[in-house]
Amino acid sequence: MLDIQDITKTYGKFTALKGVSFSAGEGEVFGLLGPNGAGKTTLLRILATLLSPTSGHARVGGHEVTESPEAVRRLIGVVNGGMGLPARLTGREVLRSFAGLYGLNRETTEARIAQLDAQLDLGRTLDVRAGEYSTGMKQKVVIARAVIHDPTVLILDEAASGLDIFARRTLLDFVQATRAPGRLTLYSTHVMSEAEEVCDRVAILHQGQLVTVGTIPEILARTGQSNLERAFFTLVKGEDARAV
Ligand SMILES: Nc1ncnc2c1ncn2[C@@H]1O[C@H](COP(=O)(O)OP(=O)(O)OP(=O)(O)O)[C@@H](O)[C@H]1O
Repeated sequence: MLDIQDITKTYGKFTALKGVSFSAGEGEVFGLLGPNGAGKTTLLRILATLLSPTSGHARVGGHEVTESPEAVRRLIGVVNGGMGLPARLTGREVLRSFAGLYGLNRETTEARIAQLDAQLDLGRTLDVRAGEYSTGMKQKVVIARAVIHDPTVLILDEAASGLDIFARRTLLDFVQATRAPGRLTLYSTHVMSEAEEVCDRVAILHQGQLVTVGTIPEILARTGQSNLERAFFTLVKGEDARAV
């Protein structure tokens, strides 16, 4: 479903990603973990066809991102930092207009909105104008908008950031519910405990390099640690020691 081979991305003289390779399969919630600046957003933007890699290959659903960006875009739903919603539209109007762009008919659209209302607890966000939303309300509608067409690959970049505990819980439960045959969810976060809760496998990035990839029990066993945060420090210390 996702195959990344030796991706490098430079911004001028700065290398944000250095030879990153890993694969993720259908039915997975796959975590992309790393501290600020690790390169998570850069990698997800490449997968979302918003940025070209400097070298290397990435295939989403069998389509090479640089060669068939439109085919990739049809498969994916993306939630990234941009929470821009038209202030004058209600959540329902936002979702209907996005459903229209994806060519969903009225019946499918209304059924999908009802389903997302139940899953994301959209509640009054549906009938309040976006200009009046709190951060949590905005993020819920941004997520609903990204999945209105029921994408095969869902890309969530730091989607829980800024959410209170109620909205965060709704989001994590929603991410769990996206796990399905034929689907892949990529969940990027710097909060290791979130990944422990929702991800089947994770790739850990640090300073643009892939530090490790595996299931959480595998990574804990490899490092002899009891949680991912401790495992991360153990792995990174190893990297730093090798670099000296
Ligand atoms: N357009 C750009 N020009 C120059 N450097 C950039 C650009 N975009 C990102 N970078 C740099 O690339 C590195 C990786 O950034 P990226 O946003 O991918 O990291 P991240 O893991 O998503 O971190 P964060 O959680 O802070 O967003 C950072 O050092 C960042 O400053």
